[in-house]
This record gives sequence, structure tokens and C-alpha cells, in this order.
Amino acid sequence: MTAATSAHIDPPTDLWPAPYARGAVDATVTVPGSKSVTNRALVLAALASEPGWLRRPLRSRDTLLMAEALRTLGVRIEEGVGPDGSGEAWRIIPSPLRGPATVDVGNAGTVMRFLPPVAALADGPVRFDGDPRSHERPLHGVIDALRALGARIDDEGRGALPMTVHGAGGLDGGTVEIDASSSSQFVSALLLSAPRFNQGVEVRHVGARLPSLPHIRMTVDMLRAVGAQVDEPEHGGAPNVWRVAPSALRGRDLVVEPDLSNAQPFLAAALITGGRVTVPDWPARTTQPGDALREIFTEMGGSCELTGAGLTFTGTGRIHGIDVDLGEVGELTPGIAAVAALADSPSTLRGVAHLRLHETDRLAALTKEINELGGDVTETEDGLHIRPRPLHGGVFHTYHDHRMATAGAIIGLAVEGVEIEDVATTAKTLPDFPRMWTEMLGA
Ligand SMILES: O=C(O)C1=C[C@@H](OP(=O)(O)O)[C@@H](O)[C@H](O)C1
Ligand SMILES: C=C(OP(=O)(O)O)C(=O)O
Repeated sequence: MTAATSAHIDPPTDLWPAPYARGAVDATVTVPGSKSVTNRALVLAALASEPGWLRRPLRSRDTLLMAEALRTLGVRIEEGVGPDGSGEAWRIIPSPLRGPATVDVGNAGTVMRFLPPVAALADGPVRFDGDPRSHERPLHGVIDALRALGARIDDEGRGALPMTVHGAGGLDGGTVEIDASSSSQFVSALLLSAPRFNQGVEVRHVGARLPSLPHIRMTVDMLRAVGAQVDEPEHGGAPNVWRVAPSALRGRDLVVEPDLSNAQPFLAAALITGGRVTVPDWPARTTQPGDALREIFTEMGGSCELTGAGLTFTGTGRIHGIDVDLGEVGELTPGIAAVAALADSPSTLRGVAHLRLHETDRLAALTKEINELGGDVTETEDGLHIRPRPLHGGVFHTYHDHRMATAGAIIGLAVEGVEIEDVATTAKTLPDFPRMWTEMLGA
């Protein structure tokens, strides 16, 4: 039904008026834990041979789905206070993985890719399903690889969700070739469970490009931190080949770093308003892709300083366009595109064709939504070309994509009358976003 055919259309209830910044922001914003670290830590703790602790875990849709799925498989995850008595923590107590079980992956790439190898170790069938978008996101790399390594998977020929992994209590493992050009998570998924495969694993990536390398480094680092033996391309190994030896894994006491990709909108606020934002606990060394924001946002016009208080990012209110390959840090693209739309010169964002298969087709969604506010964005084969134009208010649609919602909020800081449709979709990784955003502006 269109507006022309209906006399009584209920006003939309899910529009959030994005706050407009009337001056420079000056705030300290404590950002919750990293999604990518939390979900890797949960998987590794579940596969360990002793209990472990996870302190300051992210509690968001993606991580609660991961925790719930592991519980369904028999793992105990208890609420608790960490061993030093401070902070909120999860205590993870591994136990033999069991089926039958049903896993809801939501629209979490980490859950839909990291858990099928875990399910292959369970002693019965594990059914996987999720949001409609999860049926469209690539999973073939994980399914084909697990079959080659000895697993039985029933996907009715789809190469995608929904599917059932018929866990047989263990997996042979061995050598496998995959094309991970559509998602680095295929590689991470196989490596994370590999210490528990009888022969470990050798993963050979044979595709043209491999996106999100920092996320694969994160996987390797976290595996080593629990005692796994990993050979990788960056330290003397063959290019595009990773090897994980079979071994027991230690339980760990891990404090989760803040999610630096979720720090992005807050740093962007400093850049755009000519203000200052400090994010406490910014790690001095990290594999999180969000750390690249220090360089990218500096090139776009701000400056930053890492001190004992955290990362302080300062803007001047002038924003420059940028020509940048974001292939390693694809999840930063929506926020960078939003800032680029407000810049004083054009931008070209490259190396992110795989974003068409993220939470939504992010290249199409950003193009459409920024252009509907008066912008001039065109899609290229592997990214976006953004020519800044004066923007006006309007509805910014989010397509169940948390990073579309935060991108719209960034634009709304500088453009009056932007309304974000379904801001609640930020719950995927940052449930408290609207309150944090409003508080930052009120600070
Ligand atoms: O392993 C991870 O935690 C992630 C890897 C990346 O996925 P892709 O390689 O599919 O882009 C990233 O975009 C995603 O947000 C998180
Ligand atoms: C691509 C993302 O998520 P996922 O882990 O679902 O792939 C993201 O958070 O930007």
C-alpha cells in the first residue's frame, strides 16, 4: 500500500531524530568490549581443557548469540566477578560438546562462521539458522572446507544457511584449500577450532584477494595466547598458508579491549565538530582494525594522542577527502563514507567489494542513503566515490545494519533533520549507542 492509496497511515514509530551538534563536542566516551575479541575468546574458552575468565565481555546481540549457542552445545557460561574481584566477567567452563542442538546465528558473521567447525566436534546434529540475511551471506568456504576435512553437513545443496552439521564427536582435519576472498572469517573459523582436530589443519587461501587481514592476525594471536602452535604467512610461513597443530588449549583470564570500530562514530564526532573525544583504555598494541582510525581520521583533518588517559582525538571542524584502500579494515567503511560526505574534497574508498555481502549490501546502501540526503556518491567496482555536496535532512534507512545506523548519526551531527530508521539495530554490537551518543553531546 502506498501513501496515495491510504488515508490512514500510522506514523512510523522507529525513526530516531539524530542529534544535531550545535557546538564542538568535548567528551570522554567509554566504549564497550570488542565484538571480534569477545566472540573469539568465547569459542577458544569453550574448546579449552580448563575453565577460563572473560572480563569486560561485550554484551550485545552478536556476543549473546555466541554465548547462548555455546551453552546449547553444553558449555557453562556463568556470570561472575573476575578473579581479581573487579569488573563484570563471564566464567566459561568447557564440557564435552553435545548435540542435538539448534543455533540461532542472528546476522552475526562470527557466529555463523566460527561455530560450524565447533559443531563438527559435538556428538550429534547441530542445526544452524538465523535472520533472513544470514541465508544470503557467504558460508560456502566453511561448508566445503569442513566436508573436505571429514565433516558431514546437510545444507540441501544451498552452500548457505540453514544447514545441519552432523557432529561425530571429532574431526580428522588435515590440509584444505579455500577461497576466502568473500570473507576472512572462513580462515579464522577453521583456525579457531583446529587445535581440536585430530591432525590440526593446514588452510591454503587460493582466492584473488583476502580481506580483513588484521582479523586473521587477531585469530592467530588469540590462538597462541591459549597455547596453540600456529604457523602463518607473516612470520616466515608460505604466503596464504596457515597451519595449526593439534593440542590442548589453556583456559585464560582475558580482559577484553574496547571495540575500536565502535569507537569510530565518537572519534568522527570530534573530527566533524572541531571538538575533542577521549576513549579510555585504547590499547597501545592491538590487532583490531579500528586502530587504523588514528591514521585515517588524522589524514582526514584531525589529530590524535595516545596517553595514559586513552586516545584523545581532536578535530578542527575542517574535513578533507581521502583516497584509501580499506580492504584490511572494511568494517570501518560506513563511518568513513559518512565523514567523507561532509568533507571539503572528494574521496575514493577502495578494496571493499566484499562489503556487498555484509549485514546488507553496504556499498548500495551507503550510496542510496547519502544521495537521498542530497549527496553525490557512486559505486565503483570495489568501493565508493564520494563527492561532498550540501546535504539536507531526511530519513536515513539502515537495512538491519548497525554500522549504517551509526553512519547516519555521524551525518546527523552536521546536517539538521536527519532521522535514523531503526536505530535499535545498533544492538548488534553496541546496544547503548543512542544513550552514549546523546550523553557525548550533552557532556
Ligand atoms: O573476524 C571478525 O571478527 C571479523 C572479520 C571481518 O569480516 P569479513 O572478512 O567478512 O569482512 C569484519 O568485517 C567483521 O566485522 C568481523
Ligand atoms: C561485517 C560485520 O559483522 P559480521 O561479524 O556479522 O561479519 C561488521 O560488524 O561490520
